[in-house]
Parts: sequence; C-alpha cells; structure tokens
Amino acid sequence: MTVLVTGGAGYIGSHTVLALAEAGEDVVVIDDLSTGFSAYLPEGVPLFIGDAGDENLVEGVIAQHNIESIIHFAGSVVVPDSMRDPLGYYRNNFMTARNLLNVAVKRGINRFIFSSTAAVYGNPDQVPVPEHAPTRPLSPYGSSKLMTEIMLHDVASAYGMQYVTLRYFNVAGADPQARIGLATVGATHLLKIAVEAATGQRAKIDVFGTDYPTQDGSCIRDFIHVTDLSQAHRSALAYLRRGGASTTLNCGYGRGYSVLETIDAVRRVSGRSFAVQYAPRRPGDIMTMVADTSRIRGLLDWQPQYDDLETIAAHALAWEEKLFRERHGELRQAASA
Ligand SMILES: NC(=O)c1ccc[n+]([C@@H]2O[C@H](COP(=O)([O-])OP(=O)(O)OC[C@H]3O[C@@H](n4cnc5c(N)ncnc54)[C@H](O)[C@@H]3O)[C@@H](O)[C@H]2O)c1
Ligand SMILES: O=c1ccn([C@@H]2O[C@H](COP(=O)(O)OP(=O)(O)O[C@H]3O[C@H](CO)[C@@H](O)[C@H](O)[C@H]3O)[C@@H](O)[C@H]2O)c(=O)[nH]1
Repeated sequence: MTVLVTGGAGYIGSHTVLALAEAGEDVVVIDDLSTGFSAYLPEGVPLFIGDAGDENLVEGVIAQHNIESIIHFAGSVVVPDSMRDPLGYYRNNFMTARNLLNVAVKRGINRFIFSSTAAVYGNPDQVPVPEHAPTRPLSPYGSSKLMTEIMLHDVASAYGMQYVTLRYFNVAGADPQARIGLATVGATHLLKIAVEAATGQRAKIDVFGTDYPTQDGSCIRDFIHVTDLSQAHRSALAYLRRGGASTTLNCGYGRGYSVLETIDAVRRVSGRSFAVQYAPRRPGDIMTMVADTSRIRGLLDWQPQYDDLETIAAHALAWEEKLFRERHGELRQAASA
C-alpha cells in the first residue's frame, strides 16, 4: 500500500513526504524538479523525475508500485506570476490534474488529496471564511485551483472516488529541526522575504499596500506552520482510509496577522532590524484571508503543534540561516576550485 505524492520534492510536499515516511508509510514521488529539490526527500523514497501530467509516466509508476492513494501537490504556485502567465497556470494546475485523474480513474485509485488554496475565495464577505463561502478568485492561480476542485468533485461523483480538498491558507515556517524548508530561489512569500532581509540577503522588504481598510493598512493573512500542514495530510489520509466522505477543508489556524505585524515578528525573533519600504498594492492580492477552521477540527484527528507566529518565524529563520550557510559554502568551494 503505497502513497503517490506528486510535487513531493517541493516545499509542502517534502514536509509531507517526511511526515509520511516517519510514520512508516511507503511513499513514491513524481516531481519534475522545476521548483523542487531531490535532496530534500528522505533517503529511500523513490523519485520519478517528470511531469505529473504525463499519463505514460504516471501509469508506469502506478504499475510498478502498489499505489492506494494520491496526494497531488505538483503545480505552479505564485499568484503574481499567474497574472502574467494565465495559460501556463491553467496548463500546469488544471491540465496536469486532469491527466493525473484520468490515470487514477483508469487504474481504480479511489483516494485523492488535492492541494487547493484560500485564493479560491477572493475577497470574502465574511471573515473567518467558511468552506461554503462564495468562490470568486482574483487571480488565474486561484481560478486554476477552483477549476480543479470542480473537476475533482465531478470525477469523484462519476467514478466512486473519495477525495479531500485541502484549501491551504498561508503556509510558512520550516521543519523544526531545520532538516528541510522553503528553498525556492526567488520565492515571493512574505515570511521568506522577511527572513532573507533578516539574514542580510536583501537590503529591504517592500510592503505591498498600506492603504487597505485594515487595522494598520496592510493585508491580513492566516499563517499555518508547514509541519502542522504536513500532519493535516496524514490525518486526511487516515480519514479517507476509514471511509470518510469526500470533503473540502480550510487549513489555517483561524487567526490573522497583518503584513506589518508579520515583519515585526521576524524582527523580534531575529533581533535584527532591516529596512521596510511602503510600496503600491500588488495586483491580485486579497485584503484579508483568515480561515474558519471548525470543519477541519471537527472532521480530522488533527492537533496543530506550532500555532504561534513567532515560532513559525523562528523556524523559518533557522532554516534560512542554514540554507544561507550551505549556499555560501558552495559558492566559496566553486570559487576556489
Ligand atoms: N505555499 C503556499 O502558501 C501554498 C498555499 C496554498 C496552496 N499551495 C499549493 O500547495 C502545492 C505545493 O506548493 P509549494 O508551496 O510546496 O510549492 P513548490 O513550488 O515548492 O512545490 C511544487 C512542487 O511541484 C513540482 N512540480 C511543479 N509542476 C510539476 C509538474 N507538472 N509535474 C511534476 N512536478 C511538478 C515542483 O518541482 C515542486 O517540487 C501547490 O499545488 C500550491 O498551489 C501552496
Ligand atoms: O515582499 C512581500 C511579499 C508579500 N507581501 C504581502 O504579503 C501578503 C502575503 O503574500 P504572499 O506571501 O506572497 O502570499 P499570498 O499572495 O497570500 O499567497 C500565498 O497564500 C495563498 C493562500 O492564501 C497560496 O495559494 C499561494 O500559493 C501563496 O503564495 C500579501 O498581502 C503580499 O502583498 C509584501 O507586502 N511584501
């Protein structure tokens, strides 16, 4: 009984693969390494390098391994990039999932966990936002995820598949032991940029929009620690294995922090100050995004361990310092070779 994880070499995927492997699950990964890193997979986890939308590749992996469920992380993830390249996002998020589902149906795999996003809600009428709130994405990224959610629902109804769609809010932090973390070069996530500034890799951080009608004028986000999120995937898998009905669940803690508060948390845990520059609003940004978490807390056996912004910031910082040392060391070695 093996779990196929697409995008398992990426940020959230690698933390989930680690959580599954540590729990004794058999896991195989398909990843094209476009933004992922094979080095972040635990030893012994087979990696198939290629496109999760390549039906021949997926068929081959399923034929070789006794796959009982699929966790689908693979995709393109940057909201502003999707504004510039909508077709790329519809291809890599929607069409990849379509092909993967086609093979899953052919091979009779009937448990599927899908990485969706709070971006499907757009600007919510109600905060915290419940799962039944209207979905009005503001970006092609959010639309591509919503279209995939709808397709998954239709496929599951037609072929007797059970699924859990997880709508992640803002994922941040790193493995508490700093074994893995967010390593994407040029990542645009707020906490990543802030810890890059705190470690001197950036001269400043821009705050995109300080004129929102919020307490301090900046946007508000609900940050979830990546390790807690990885455990939510394990809990979702257990839920499906005990026959749980298909469902859609918000993944957050239910508390919002402004962009400025988040930057302050990084300043506090790092003890370092760095320049903060006010900049215009970023196209596609949602103003306030906070999860109503009653459904996930009611349905899954899931106990978050790191529900604290400073802990999230501290883990992100510890990982960034390690990554910086590693990359700096590599550069020095290359220069002296
Ligand atoms: N990071 C967040 O805050 C966040 C929030 C909501 C949803 N999500 C979703 O979670 C999932 C994982 O995101 P992440 O933050 O770990 O990003 P990531 O870029 O680190 O991970 C994506 C992984 O998928 C791989 N990949 C991309 N396209 C592929 C393809 N066609 N075939 C095979 N592999 C492919 C990449 O190489 C990478 O390893 C994505 O679906 C994303 O939309 C992320
Ligand atoms: O240098 C920066 C980076 C970000 N922000 C702001 O910080 C907030 C959060 O931005 P970011 O970290 O880029 O995350 P989101 O745009 O909220 O999107 C993230 O969270 C979504 C779910 O809410 C996921 O779907 C996306 O994949 C993930 O990138 C936004 O208001 C940004 O404008 C800044 O002010 N300066």
